[in-house]
Amino acid sequence: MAQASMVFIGAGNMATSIISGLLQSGYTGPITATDPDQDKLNQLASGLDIQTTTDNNEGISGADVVILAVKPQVMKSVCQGLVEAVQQSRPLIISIAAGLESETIEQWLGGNLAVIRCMPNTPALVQTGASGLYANTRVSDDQKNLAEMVFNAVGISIWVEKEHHLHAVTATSGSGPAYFFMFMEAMQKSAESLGLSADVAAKLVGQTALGAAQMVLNSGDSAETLRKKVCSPNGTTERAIRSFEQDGLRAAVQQAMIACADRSEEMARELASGDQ
Ligand SMILES: NC(=O)C1=CN([C@@H]2O[C@H](COP(=O)(O)OP(=O)(O)OC[C@H]3O[C@@H](n4cnc5c(N)ncnc54)[C@H](O)[C@@H]3O)[C@@H](O)[C@H]2O)C=CC1
Ligand SMILES: O=C(O)[C@@H]1CCC=N1
Repeated sequence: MAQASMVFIGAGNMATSIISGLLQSGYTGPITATDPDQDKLNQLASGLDIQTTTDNNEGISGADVVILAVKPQVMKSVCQGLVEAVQQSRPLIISIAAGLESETIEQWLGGNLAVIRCMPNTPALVQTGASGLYANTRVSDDQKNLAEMVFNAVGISIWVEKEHHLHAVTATSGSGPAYFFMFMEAMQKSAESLGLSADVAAKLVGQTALGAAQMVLNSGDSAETLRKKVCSPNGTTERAIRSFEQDGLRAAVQQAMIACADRSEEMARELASGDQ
């Protein structure tokens, strides 16, 4: 199973990053990507040992795993075009679409299928992704291991027991890179207004974010402890942190993440009812 044949339906950003990660991690099983856009396929396949086709059904022929990597809004029509083929061969289905529930995907594909839902994130592009995974009851242990191998090739993956937890995963790691980018944008602008060049500001902010993330992951200390260690009594950081607290940073983060999870739930309802 470790070298199962895989097809990616949709050869966009996420499929490209996952395929690149898989190949870089030494995966040697057959990989096919499908997309109606021949330019995207050419771009993806240049220098990579994969097959491509603009015909989704041709792509999934003989595949053990079908990874659905199209936008949620086109997923229904994509699935409807695959029903006959997947009902014959019963591959493992993995969907990375935001919001879309496993039961909805299973129904669109004709039912009675092993379906894994994954919420990845864009740092998968640089092999530092974080993915949440949920499996329906038809997924075997071998298939779970295979899905883990795919997403561990581009970062880390964690299983959630209840599918609704993927809304929280979306609010945390799926959309999370955008929160950090926004914070970094704001820091860069402020650094510039304090007199640094755009180039120097971008380098200092990026390296600081990288260092802080590595300390959270590797130092054994919590984010809270690490924050406190930067704050010298009556020093500069303490003043900045107090300013953030007074301006309600924590509440703003909480509100944004609730809004994100709510939108994920709303998308699930809209997509299931076809009301997008
Ligand atoms: N971008 C992100 O940060 C994240 C995206 N996702 C999910 O990943 C999925 C893909 O997102 P991206 O890669 O960012 O989108 P993208 O737009 O880069 O890629 C989607 C690809 O699907 C292709 N496509 C359209 N119709 C098709 C069809 N009928 N058959 C085959 N391919 C078709 C498009 O040509 C495009 O290349 C989405 O469902 C999204 O919700 C999940 C987590 C994070
Ligand atoms: O914004 C979105 O809907 C997708 C899902 C998580 C990140 N991007």
